[in-house]
Amino acid sequence: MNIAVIGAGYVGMTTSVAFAAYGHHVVVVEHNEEKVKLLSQGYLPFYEAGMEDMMKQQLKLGQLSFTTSIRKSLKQAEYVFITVGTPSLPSGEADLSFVEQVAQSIGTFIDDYKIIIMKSTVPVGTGKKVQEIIFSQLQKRNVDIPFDLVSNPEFLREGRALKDALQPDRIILGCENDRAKMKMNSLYNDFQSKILFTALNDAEMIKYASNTFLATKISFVNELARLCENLNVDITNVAKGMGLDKRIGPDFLQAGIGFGGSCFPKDIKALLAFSAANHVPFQILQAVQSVNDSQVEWFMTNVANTLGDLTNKHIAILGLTFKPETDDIREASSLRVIEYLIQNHAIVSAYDPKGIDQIKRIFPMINYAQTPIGAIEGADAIILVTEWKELIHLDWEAIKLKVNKPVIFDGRNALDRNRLVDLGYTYIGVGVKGNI
Ligand SMILES: NC(=O)c1ccc[n+]([C@@H]2O[C@H](COP(=O)([O-])OP(=O)(O)OC[C@H]3O[C@@H](n4cnc5c(N)ncnc54)[C@H](O)[C@@H]3O)[C@@H](O)[C@H]2O)c1
Ligand SMILES: O=c1ccn([C@@H]2O[C@H](COP(=O)(O)OP(=O)(O)O[C@H]3O[C@H](CO)[C@@H](O)[C@H](O)[C@H]3O)[C@@H](O)[C@H]2O)c(=O)[nH]1
Repeated sequence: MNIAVIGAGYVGMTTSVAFAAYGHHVVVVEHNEEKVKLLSQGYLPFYEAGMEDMMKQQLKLGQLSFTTSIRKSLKQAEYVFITVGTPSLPSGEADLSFVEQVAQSIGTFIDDYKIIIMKSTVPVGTGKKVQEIIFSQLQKRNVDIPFDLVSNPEFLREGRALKDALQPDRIILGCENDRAKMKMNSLYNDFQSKILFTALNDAEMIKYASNTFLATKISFVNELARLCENLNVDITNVAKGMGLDKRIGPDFLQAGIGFGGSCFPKDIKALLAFSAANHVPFQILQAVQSVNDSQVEWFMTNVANTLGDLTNKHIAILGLTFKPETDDIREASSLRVIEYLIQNHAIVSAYDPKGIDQIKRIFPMINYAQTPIGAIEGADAIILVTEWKELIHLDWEAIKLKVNKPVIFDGRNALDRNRLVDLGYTYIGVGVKGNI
């Protein structure tokens, strides 16, 4: 099949590489010329495990190409994916201006049947809006060109994007007619995943419902962790016990320093905004948001209560990205941790395998190290913010000789606390403090 993918971000690139790997011809449209230049030379402008190699391979095979011209891409392609960003407006609503701009261009340039597939996360009703924009452009041109619009939300997780795209748990397809269903069935023919056909609006809601439900699990367990800490109960055992119930499941019950990333916080805001606009105040979701908004502060209050006045204390931060295996720092908890430490006049040093350059642009005033040891040397305390494997498996025995004081705050409950305690560290996790 001939496919056009509009927007070469995380989702656009993952979608493109995955479909190319399944043997389709994919042209990626990106309006940022610099990005197109880089991509055409085989360089991915962000880090995602395995993606750059696979992209290079598909470029070489001629399955993948890049352009800045939507018009050109629409000449060949029958399937057109929209994967542009939908960031938050100050009101919390999703900013649909990129999506609307793309819809305008599609209506302006198509000259034969297209199936337009919305992969960006968009509020309920956006698919219909996009249809109207395309119709009105076609009317202006005085042409009658058939097209179908499908909602096909993306569920990939950064850090394992390729695997999620090549073998998704499920493929949701919001289709309005049998022609679209048939076309989408043949596009996904080689995928081994469960396909669910729904109405357009249903598919759009499934995306928000899924993300906000996962975020709800996290905020639930994080608030429970606060209570566990007061009662001398270990949240990690509680989560393990809960997760053994198949109806609950073990995933997304990892208590920590809060969720971040480009999706959960933004999608919560958007769902809150469109539920309020529909006069259905989404009370649970408001609580999910407010627990997460206060999680770093709650954690840092523990740090301050343990260490006392932070002025001139040397605090080493390990991990800056919003999760491991990505260089993405959007809404990362590290941002708030650094802010808190700066406000409290601590001396901050930080290390991350992939996120330093991005954080440095926001906080040029703290110290960055090229190695974990470089950040830790002489520290009065260490805070683990992101559970990169290389950080979990550091030689903690050797590190103890390098720090000023062996104190660890484990923001992800990821370290081997029994061993750290045996080594003589003061260990404070999230909802596990009472156990040491
Ligand atoms: N990042 C994720 O893990 C993820 C996962 C699932 C869904 N989503 C959703 O997918 C959408 C895209 O997310 P992302 O993280 O890939 O965004 P992104 O910001 O990384 O990428 C969007 C790209 O689109 C380009 N673009 C914008 N307007 C354009 C236009 N008119 N023509 C050509 N290119 C244009 C931008 O320059 C940018 O490169 C969002 O709605 C997001 O919520 C993201
Ligand atoms: O038990 C958990 C699980 C995750 N997190 C945090 O939650 C955030 C999000 O993690 P994750 O969901 O793994 O990463 P994303 O790449 O943001 O993926 C989410 O957002 C994407 C964008 O919409 C969706 O496609 C994915 O299905 C959805 O999992 C990160 O800060 C994690 O540290 C926790 O604190 N505890």
